[in-house]
Amino acid sequence: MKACPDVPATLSAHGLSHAYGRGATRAPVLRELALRFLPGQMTLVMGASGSGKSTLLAALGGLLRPDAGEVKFGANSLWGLAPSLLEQLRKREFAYVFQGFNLFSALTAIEQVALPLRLDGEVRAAARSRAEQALAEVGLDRHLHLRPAELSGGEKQRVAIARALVKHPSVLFADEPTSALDSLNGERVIRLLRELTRRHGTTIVAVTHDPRLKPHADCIVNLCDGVAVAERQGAAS
Ligand SMILES: Nc1ncnc2c1ncn2[C@@H]1O[C@H](COP(=O)(O)OP(=O)(O)OP(=O)(O)O)[C@@H](O)[C@H]1O
Repeated sequence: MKACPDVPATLSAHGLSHAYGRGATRAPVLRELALRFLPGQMTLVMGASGSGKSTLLAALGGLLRPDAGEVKFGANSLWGLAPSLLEQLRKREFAYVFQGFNLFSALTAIEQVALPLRLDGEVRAAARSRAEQALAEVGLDRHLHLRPAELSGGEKQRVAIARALVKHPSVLFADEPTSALDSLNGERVIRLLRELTRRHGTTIVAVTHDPRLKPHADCIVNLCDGVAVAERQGAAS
């Protein structure tokens, strides 16, 4: 896919810097990064272990306040918002998928996906109906009433994806979404993420070591010594 520099970014970062530790032990992790993430595009953040990928994801997702620079969602600077507004924005616009699925062992697939809607105050019948639809979108319409112990790794990740996407977030942050999966399930999850985000215009930012994701990405950002090197155009500016 070609770069679309004129499309307004869903998410952007400017002069993003962060270091851990103090004094002599202070270690810079991110150095003045400038990145743009466009609607409907999947950007991979790659790099050696310890290169700062998770730190970048946390800063972009409003979970870690960087030492310097800003992260913008549209025109809003995340860290310029009052904490309650940032929390609201994160809940409404951002979703997260992790390597370990993070499902509740006692809940069935439909209950896992309906839960965030119920927590937002949606009535039970409407939440279950939307959850059922989201599970159908990830191909799990015959698994609605199964618990995590009865699902394969790939199916669990698909439940986690349905749960992340049920509220139609603008940005999906994924931390190693395929590394716990075998090649068939990994490939299936990647294709699904691609298809769903294109259909809904969601922006994906995925941290990964998994080279299987590369052919599916619009943009690849390699982190090296805290500096981002765009391997494929679109994200880095
Ligand atoms: N809370 C913290 N306090 C101090 N140092 C930290 C903290 N979190 C991360 N680091 C350090 O910052 C550097 C970057 O960590 P980060 O987890 O962002 O890297 P990563 O690229 O995601 O690594 P991996 O691929 O192994 O998950 C590492 O050297 C790590 O030890």
